[in-house]
Amino acid sequence: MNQMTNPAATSVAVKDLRLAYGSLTILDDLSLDIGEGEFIVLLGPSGCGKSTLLNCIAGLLDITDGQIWIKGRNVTWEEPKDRGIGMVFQSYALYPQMTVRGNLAFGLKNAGLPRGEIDKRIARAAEILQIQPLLDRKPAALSGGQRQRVAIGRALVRDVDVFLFDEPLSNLDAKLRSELRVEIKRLHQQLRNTMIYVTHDQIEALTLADRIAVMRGGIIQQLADPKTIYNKPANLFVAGFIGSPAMTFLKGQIGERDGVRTFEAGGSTIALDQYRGEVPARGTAVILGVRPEHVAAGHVAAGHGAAGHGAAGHGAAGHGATGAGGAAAKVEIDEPMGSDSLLWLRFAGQALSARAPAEHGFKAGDAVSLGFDISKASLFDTETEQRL
Ligand SMILES: Nc1ncnc2c1ncn2[C@@H]1O[C@H](COP(=O)(O)OP(=O)(O)OP(=O)(O)O)[C@@H](O)[C@H]1O
Repeated sequence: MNQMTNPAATSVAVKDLRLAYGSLTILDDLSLDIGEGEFIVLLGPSGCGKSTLLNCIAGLLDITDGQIWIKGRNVTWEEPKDRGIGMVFQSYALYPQMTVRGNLAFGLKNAGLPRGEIDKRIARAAEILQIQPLLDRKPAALSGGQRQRVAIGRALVRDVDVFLFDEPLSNLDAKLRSELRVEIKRLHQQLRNTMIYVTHDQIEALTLADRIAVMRGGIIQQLADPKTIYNKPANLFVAGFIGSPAMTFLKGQIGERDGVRTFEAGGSTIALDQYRGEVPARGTAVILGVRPEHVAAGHVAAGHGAAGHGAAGHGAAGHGATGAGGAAAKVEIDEPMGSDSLLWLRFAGQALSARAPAEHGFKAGDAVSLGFDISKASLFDTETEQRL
């Protein structure tokens, strides 16, 4: 797979990378070009090989085959310290006996930098990360978030071209995590360095990345900007991995009504004329993926089966005319989430979820009509699992 950006602006290039432990191949023929100043997130479930890829770029692992280029230099056989990278790990790895200042200065002293230059760099990093008041404390006297700031500071003072982050926020509690996430985004906006960031947290990926590489089994499944990954997932795996609450997958087949291709499942019909992609031939087995915010539940008008009144709003109402009685569903569970609610429904014999306003007025057992915003849905080939 060759995922090219403009080669002139390439900051990090991974070429035909192979990494194996004996007969166990973790990464095979993986190529990835990362642009100058780009924020790339490597995202995937545990064991997908994202940390392995990062460690290959960092030079912490000897690769089996292929090349790593940084800033137009082949660094494949260079030591980590000579690659022009700064790394931030999940465990802060600070020296406990040294103050924050000592931790920040350590690598620079070893590199033989003059005192004045070291002080200048520490002052700048401390200002950017707002850790000036902490400089004379030892790590034990810092909170988790403060320690991680210092760990970032240690990469920052090295004045490197490329920052590598390996799950830097996963040891922090939820509130701190979201605070530091914003800090990291601010840092990137300010510095414009290339950043490569490993996480299994889709929110971090969606909020931070210019482009996300979604990985599974050592293979990049999709490399694209967050919007594209969210709205046009390349396959079922990406579709299911991104999005919370998750996308619903409905099994069915392609039909036709009044000259319009439809999705048919369990006696229900959804028009596909608004679908932004290729609708296959009639009779083809497909999976329809719809996100909860693109399904609107409406009250069933007396005497009508499913008119798609879409009382729930969210822009889904009125789309994808469903035909009389075609998209009737039943509420099974209501999950209030504060700002809105998640309705778990039974539709065409299958489970389906829909976002609804907090004050939706439905209760378990109610019959509802559904409106689908098919322009935002995805059709997948049942066999290949690729998006159509
Ligand atoms: N030294 C090793 N010997 C053999 N297999 C290894 C070794 N190190 C890692 N692996 C395997 O390589 C695969 C990828 O590991 P890696 O740490 O890159 O995954 P990851 O996506 O970063 O997961 P996590 O989020 O759990 O760290 C895993 O299946 C792991 O078991």
